[in-house]
Amino acid sequence: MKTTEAKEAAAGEPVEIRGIAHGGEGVGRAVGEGADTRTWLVEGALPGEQVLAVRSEERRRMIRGRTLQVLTASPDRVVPPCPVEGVCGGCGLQHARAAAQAELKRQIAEGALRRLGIAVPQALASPRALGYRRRARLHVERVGDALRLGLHRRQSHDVLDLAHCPVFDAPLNHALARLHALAGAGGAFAQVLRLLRRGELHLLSDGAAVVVGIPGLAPREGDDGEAGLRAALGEALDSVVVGVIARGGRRELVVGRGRLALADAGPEDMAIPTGPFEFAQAQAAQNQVLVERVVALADARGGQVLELFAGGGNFTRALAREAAEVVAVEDDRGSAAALLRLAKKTGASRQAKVEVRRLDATRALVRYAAEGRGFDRVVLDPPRAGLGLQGARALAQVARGRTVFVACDPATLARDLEPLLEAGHRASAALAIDMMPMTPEVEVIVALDAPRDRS
Ligand SMILES: C[S@@+](CC[C@H](N)C(=O)[O-])C[C@H]1O[C@@H](n2cnc3c(N)ncnc32)[C@H](O)[C@@H]1O
Repeated sequence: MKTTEAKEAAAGEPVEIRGIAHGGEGVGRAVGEGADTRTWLVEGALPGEQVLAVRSEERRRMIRGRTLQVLTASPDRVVPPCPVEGVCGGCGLQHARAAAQAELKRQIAEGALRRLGIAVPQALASPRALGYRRRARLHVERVGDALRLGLHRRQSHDVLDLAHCPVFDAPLNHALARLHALAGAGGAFAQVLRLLRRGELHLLSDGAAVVVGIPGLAPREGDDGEAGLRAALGEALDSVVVGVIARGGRRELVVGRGRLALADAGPEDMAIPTGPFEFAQAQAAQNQVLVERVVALADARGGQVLELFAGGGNFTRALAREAAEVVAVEDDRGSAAALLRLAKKTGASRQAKVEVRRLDATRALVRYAAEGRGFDRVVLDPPRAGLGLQGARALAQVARGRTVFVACDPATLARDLEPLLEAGHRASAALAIDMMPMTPEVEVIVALDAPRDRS
């Protein structure tokens, strides 16, 4: 044992893990005579285990730490499948058996909602544990003369140079390897990446092809600069990488295709044109499950639906088959344009009328509440930050029947549900969906019913 490892082991404390935290850390208490009584959050530890943990941060009521040694292992513990586990900041739950991960996520969701009296009895496991991911953000960093391209290192903004990632789908891995090779080759594409110093590449795959978005690269109009940029970005194109978009402010330069048609949760003729800067659920197969569950819980037959944070219409196109009218609110320009195209198609095929509002969701809710307007059904799927207090209070007035709340952050979901529960809405169903295996990320769906006097 090296001296530092020996010193750490000597400083290690035995901790018994009883639960799992939001970020995937094991939650427990130190054991033994005179043990610290504060709650521990231990990275790399699973419920049911006893581990030797070392402290990394101390607060008044809580100690953060990481696992030095597993003293008693959970039957769910496995050797992580990724060679850079623990170095890469990407996936924090790989030490748990793939089949056990959905249950751990159910516990994470229930842990956040317990104080509201909401149980989460079910978790839907992902059909694939690896090779599922269809969108990613790669990071670029210039270090002296070299360029690093890959993912962030664990608890750092430094870039871990990577040419393959086990959770990416095959086209995304092809694109990663290609972009990585170009960054290392020092040609025109690498020169463009150098301009970013520290930047991001947004990648989206449709299972066969990939489009790449580069934010923060302002193309100059009609001069040699634009022609040069076009030629440099064109270096990345091949039979899989079919498009690259540079975006600077409101200006975009599209080389090849700018959008892919995502048909995973709907028929081909209703595929959603999606670009690398727009939102898409991380996994196509599990997205179908998510859409089916949301639509079944919304039970919108013949009714009027308010859909907030609608994206490009992932739920909208399925809701439009059932409802009489869907008002879809979304503030992103590209996604709202996809919604407008969908609205035309649903209109032409005599499905529900889809009305698109390019608007901030809270502003829409506050306006509807002020007008005294109500909806039979509300479906909402905010980003991690959630809806927020003002929006949630307005939602409690606007929602007159069933509300289906989809969230990727159980903590902000719990905060947003409070005003609804205080106003008399009652949770009638809750479930967790594992959309991103190997990570502690969890999608949670909660259905709520308005008090009778509101409907
Ligand atoms: C988690 S995504 C869900 C999209 C869609 N439901 C889906 O399944 O693909 C959240 C969406 O909300 C949009 N959004 C973020 N903040 C918003 C806001 N304040 N008002 C309206 N839309 C917003 C984003 O552009 C994104 O499309």
